[in-house]
Amino acid sequence: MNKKIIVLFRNDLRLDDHPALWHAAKSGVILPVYIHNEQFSMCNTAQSYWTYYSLQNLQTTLDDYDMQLILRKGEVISEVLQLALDTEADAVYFNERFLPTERNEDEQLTNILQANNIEVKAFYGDALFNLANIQNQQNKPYAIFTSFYKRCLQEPVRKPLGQPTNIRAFPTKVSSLALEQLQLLHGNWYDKFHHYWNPGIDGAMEQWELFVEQGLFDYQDKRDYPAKETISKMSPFLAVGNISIRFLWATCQELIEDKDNTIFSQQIESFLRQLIWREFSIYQLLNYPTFSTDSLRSNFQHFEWEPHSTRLEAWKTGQTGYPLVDAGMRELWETGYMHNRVRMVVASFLVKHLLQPWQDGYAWFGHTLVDFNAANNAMGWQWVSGTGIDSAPYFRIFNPSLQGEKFDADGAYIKKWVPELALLPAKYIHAPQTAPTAILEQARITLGDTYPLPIVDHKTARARALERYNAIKKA
Ligand SMILES: Cc1cc2nc3c(=O)[nH]c(=O)nc-3n(C[C@H](O)[C@H](O)[C@H](O)COP(=O)(O)OP(=O)(O)OC[C@H]3O[C@@H](n4cnc5c(N)ncnc54)[C@H](O)[C@@H]3O)c2cc1C
Repeated sequence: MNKKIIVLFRNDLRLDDHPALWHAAKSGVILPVYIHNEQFSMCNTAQSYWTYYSLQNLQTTLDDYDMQLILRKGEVISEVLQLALDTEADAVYFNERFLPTERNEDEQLTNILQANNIEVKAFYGDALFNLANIQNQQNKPYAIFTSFYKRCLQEPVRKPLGQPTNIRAFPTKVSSLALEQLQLLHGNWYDKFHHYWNPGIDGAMEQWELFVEQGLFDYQDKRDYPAKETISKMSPFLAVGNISIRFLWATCQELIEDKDNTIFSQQIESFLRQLIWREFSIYQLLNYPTFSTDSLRSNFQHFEWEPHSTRLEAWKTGQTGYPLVDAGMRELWETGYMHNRVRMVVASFLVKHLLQPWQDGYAWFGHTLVDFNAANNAMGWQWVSGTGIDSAPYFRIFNPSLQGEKFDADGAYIKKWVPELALLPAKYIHAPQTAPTAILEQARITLGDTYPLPIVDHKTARARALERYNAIKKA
């Protein structure tokens, strides 16, 4: 069989365990294609930085097969159709995606290609489980994570496919844009990310191996402490598909079997549980198509938010006067990443202390996170805001100073990202306004000048948030 098959690369920028590529390699010659649609895809965001370097790295990997990744820009359906007609391709293969807009696009693409007698094959995308099959006993979607989790554990996970060995290119040359012409990057605010990351297939494997060596076996015990590097930092690699989620799952299962040690198994299982949180977010996106824009709990439609550009700006720039919040927001701006515990604290602060709509936080995270993922981001915001299913109740309001005392007791994380507080003793670092004047002077801090006073008082803000919440409970 020597079919001419176009393989679309989208949020699966890798060769390993790429079902569309794997099956195409068995059936014919391949044209790998990436199409950038300015209307839908991200430009000038932390993630477009990630995509740019991932595409560069993917091309380097394809060089081993003497194969060029064809880059195009424009409306996806017409671009793919034109390319298929121009190259006389027999088929187009791709892996499925989960966002409603993406699914809609894939459906239209399939119809138009089939109408032109071009074969289409869609393969299951980057989720561990076949989520359409996962329903409760009433044939309804699970609304509680723990029940969903238990049910998932009964499902098989397909073994990763590995990388095809026999990838062969189309016989004729096809024109491509240069990577720069996709205009993924403008300006240079993300240049500093290179100090922290190596986007792409190679970087993903390096980061994974580092985590397995240094973090996995302590994961459960230390994952909540932002100063400790025991989390995997796999999220940006997963977001654009530099690494396969099934590969991570399979490696952990092998380690559990190999180690034959319940302490290690518990740590690894705790990591696998987080991967199932990722499944739960995709699941919600599939079951509630407006999940990333609207609060799932309908009473929140009546919630009286107080959109306020100055408060929002103080939050974005890490100038709230709450050290843990400021540290998180500055880590985000500097690195494109923020630790999960701190994400929860900054999100709660925006929504509950500052009464800003969660969608504003979602949008800022969308702009600044290298790991932005609509499903995880929406679930994170809806969970913290209490607007989602199985979310933290709205009345549970994090005290940012106490969160700091608990999860960054010696202030190491805060000192790293808010250096103007570095000389303050740990006793005061989570609430500098409580430090005696002499201590502040010794630490060379002038509140309201070198570091802001709290922009809201915790007790007052908490009472105001609860009042608003009680109003919608009655609505
Ligand atoms: C407000 C808010 C917004 C968030 N936005 C995103 C986002 O845009 N993209 C994103 O990938 N994650 C998001 N998360 C979830 C979580 O913070 C990140 O997945 C995690 O911090 C990534 O770091 P890691 O890879 O080191 O995680 P690890 O702790 O090493 O976990 C491994 C993997 O499990 C998955 N995972 C872990 N925690 C969660 C979780 N709470 N929800 C869903 N999946 C999880 C991720 O795929 C992660 O890469 C958000 C959380 C909150 C509270």
